[in-house]
Amino acid sequence: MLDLLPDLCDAHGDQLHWLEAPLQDWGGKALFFGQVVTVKCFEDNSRVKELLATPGQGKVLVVDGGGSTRQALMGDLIAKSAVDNGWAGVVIFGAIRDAGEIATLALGVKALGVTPFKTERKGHGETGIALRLGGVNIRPGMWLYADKNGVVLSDNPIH
Ligand SMILES: O=C([O-])CC(=O)C(=O)O
Repeated sequence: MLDLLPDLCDAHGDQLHWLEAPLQDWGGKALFFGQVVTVKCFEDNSRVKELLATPGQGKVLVVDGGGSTRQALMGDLIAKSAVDNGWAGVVIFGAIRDAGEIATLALGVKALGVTPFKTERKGHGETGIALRLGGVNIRPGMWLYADKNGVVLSDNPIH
């Protein structure tokens, strides 16, 4: 299946929150879904690296990077560790790098853009908190569905 969201929104539109943001697809998987884990950080990917090195159990990491595309919150090594640990995808309000490699990985990746520059890891960032992104209040444990048509979230699983 290539398109999930149109049917999902036709059948369950009243339960879905549409994430209105200029996210682009960078991963090898455009269609992905899973329960949400959250991170908020700014030009420091310490928490992103730590979390994606733990068992993902099919979940999706949503990263509020403050919209900065100056430094990459994920590169190919971190993305590979996400694949190895069973994460379904990563949605980043910020940038990635190593876009060529990341496109070959079986991982859903949406981000605002790319940059060749990495962050300086100083151990900053918060995990497991509520985020406000693209007009949606995103809480850990919500369900996120993504494909080439965009990203929607629901409080309960729809499938
Ligand atoms: O290490 C970083 O900060 C990002 C990166 O390049 C990688 O994940 O390969």
